Amino acid sequence: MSKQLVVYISATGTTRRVAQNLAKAIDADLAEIVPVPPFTAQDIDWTDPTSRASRQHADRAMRPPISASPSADGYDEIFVGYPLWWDTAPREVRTWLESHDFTGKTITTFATSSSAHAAHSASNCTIRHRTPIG
Ligand SMILES: Cc1cc2nc3c(=O)[nH]c(=O)nc-3n(C[C@H](O)[C@H](O)[C@H](O)COP(=O)(O)O)c2cc1C
Repeated sequence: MSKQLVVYISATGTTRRVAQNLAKAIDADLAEIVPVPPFTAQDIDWTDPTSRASRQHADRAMRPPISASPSADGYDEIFVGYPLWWDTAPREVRTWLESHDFTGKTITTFATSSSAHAAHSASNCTIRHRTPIG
């Protein structure tokens, strides 16, 4: 039987709830990508061009630190969930994706948002040893 992991990052709890429900529904393990330091309300103010979120969005090369980097070892299928920030994932997701070897694993992304569609949000994430998801 394939072993499944649900990994998520969440600033205000919405993606966390979805990830928890998904993990429960499919009987998967659950792990969180934890930003360092955790996001504050001020950090994620998208109307402020100097906020932490705005600054990381402006810098495509930035790979912000994470305090927990859930291991992908031993899993066949991994679900990766995140809030959409300007139609893409918080850069901490890239920090995590680029820190692990996903050879032979199936990666499925999911996202929560206010209104936007997640279809293209994973296309610019590079996953080691695997064709980027389109
Ligand atoms: C910095 C920032 C940027 C966002 N950009 C978008 C966006 O481009 N499109 C959208 O529909 N929602 C956007 N949202 C709303 C979040 O995607 C939405 O509230 C999400 O469900 C939050 O998930 P969380 O509670 O797990 O952090 C943005 C929120 C933040 C904080």
